[in-house]
Amino acid sequence: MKLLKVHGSGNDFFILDQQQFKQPLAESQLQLLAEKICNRKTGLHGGADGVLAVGASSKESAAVGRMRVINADGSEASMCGNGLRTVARYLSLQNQQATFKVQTMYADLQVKQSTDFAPQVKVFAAEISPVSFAAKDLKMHFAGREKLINQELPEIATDFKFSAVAVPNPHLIAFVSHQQLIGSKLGEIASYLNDGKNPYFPDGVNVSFVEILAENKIFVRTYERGVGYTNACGTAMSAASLMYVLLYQPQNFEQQIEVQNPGGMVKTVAHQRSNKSYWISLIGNATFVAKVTVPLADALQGDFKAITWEETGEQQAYENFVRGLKKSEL
Ligand SMILES: N[C@H](CCC[C@H](N)C(=O)O)C(=O)O
Repeated sequence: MKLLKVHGSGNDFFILDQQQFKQPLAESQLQLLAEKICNRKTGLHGGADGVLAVGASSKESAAVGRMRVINADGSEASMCGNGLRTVARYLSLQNQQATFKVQTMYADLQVKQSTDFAPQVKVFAAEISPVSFAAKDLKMHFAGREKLINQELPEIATDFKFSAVAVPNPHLIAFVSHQQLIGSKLGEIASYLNDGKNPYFPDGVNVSFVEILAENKIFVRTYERGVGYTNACGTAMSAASLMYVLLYQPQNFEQQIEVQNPGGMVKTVAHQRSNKSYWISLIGNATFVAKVTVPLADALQGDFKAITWEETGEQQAYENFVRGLKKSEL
């Protein structure tokens, strides 16, 4: 079985092109495969944050291909912003196209090749959409609250104000001080809301703390549903950028925002359509780290003795790029 190890801003994945098989993997196999190869201790070459399953788009879709997102714990998500940029690059090479649509769970999303951030640091832009603040779209249950826009949540924490937004996967965003950003509260709140037992987010939620560094410059730290802390979360950085504009800089729609994260940096632009709906452009690296082969049967048992791992050389280029950034640190 062929895999491609990729990352967007250090949020890393295995791309699994299902078209290599006569039949796509059974759902149970796809889930087990993600759990086995992504495990950071026992997985494939250090594991990953998830699997991006690429396949043919459905016949009624005009998209060039389809992306499904399987978290490291085997749960499926409706969207992955960092992953979509790497799938966009993969499909652009496969189809010799620089701009096209990719089918995701709830929408066909526009992607396009953008200007490299540095030599061998390939960059793609991805449409992050649809956006909703509705509790039903977030699968969020706080008594009597249909929306959460910069509100206290005494049920889960004091000293913070939260906004809940689906892009379309669910995000809980709080703007915080640097001390709060680097503290333990994020992990405490997020692990509770992702315990599978709490009454507020029964399906879990991605939780992010955001520090405002300057105008149009923010730092986003995320504890992801189905994964835990990641270097970056593309949909979280997009959701945080939209909340930053709505809450602090309502004139800054259509302006580029620099979003720093523990894994590097991406750029975002918040947009509002004429019908008043919002969407976000997420612009960042789409790094191919290595071409990988592993027998499927071995991988399903967590046996990675017979793998091949062929580095592309891009990871070194990405690390040089990050070293050159004037970046805040946790
Ligand atoms: N953990 C997320 C899916 C991956 C999103 C993230 N890696 C991104 O880049 O957007 C969720 O369960 O909604």
